[in-house]
Amino acid sequence: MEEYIDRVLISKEELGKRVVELGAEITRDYEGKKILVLGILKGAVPFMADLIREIKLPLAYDFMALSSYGVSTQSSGVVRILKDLERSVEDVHILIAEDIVDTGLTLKYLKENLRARNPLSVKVVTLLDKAARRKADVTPDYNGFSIPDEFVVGYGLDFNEEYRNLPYIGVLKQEAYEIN
Ligand SMILES: O=P(O)(O)OC[C@H]1O[C@H](OP(=O)(O)OP(=O)(O)O)[C@H](O)[C@@H]1O
Ligand code: HPA
Repeated sequence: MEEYIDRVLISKEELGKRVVELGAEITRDYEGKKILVLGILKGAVPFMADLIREIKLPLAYDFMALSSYGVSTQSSGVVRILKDLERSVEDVHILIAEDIVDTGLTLKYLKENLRARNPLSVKVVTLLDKAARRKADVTPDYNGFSIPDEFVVGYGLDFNEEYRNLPYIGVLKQEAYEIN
């Protein structure tokens, strides 16, 4: 698997350090508030699993599954809900946990959809922000790393469902696209 990694963009150690910082910041900001951490399947899972253990407050978590990319590296712009929340969110502060904000189309759709359910607030924590590719006007409230316009994999991020289990964020070699 790692023979197709061109280079490590963010190491395991850097990821760990930044997740601790994000958790501390969120802990300060949400003191006394009822939080629902909403993980967006599947990419956010490793990040969210690490992040929730650095948020030193009582919280609940749930998941939604959305689809905009399919098997392609290009967003189709059409977002579908594949798995929805299981309960009302009117009494909670929603903190959406994403692995990456790229075009922003997924997040724009999701924020509008959630706001219509009248939660106390909706904010976003993303591990990665690829702002150069933004098409929708959305800005994450908490961002782990701003990254350049390159397709990245690892720590939850995939190419054709592979590489999610790499412990770091890496850039794929061109050959990886050619064999798939
Ligand atoms: O800002 P955007 O251009 O909309 O892209 C970001 C979305 O794309 C990825 O999900 P994907 O649809 O690839 O699903 P996955 O998490 O299951 O890999 C990522 O997890 C975000 O949800
Ligand atoms: O760079 C990326 N890598 C993996 N999945 C993604 N979804 C949006 N951008 C990316």
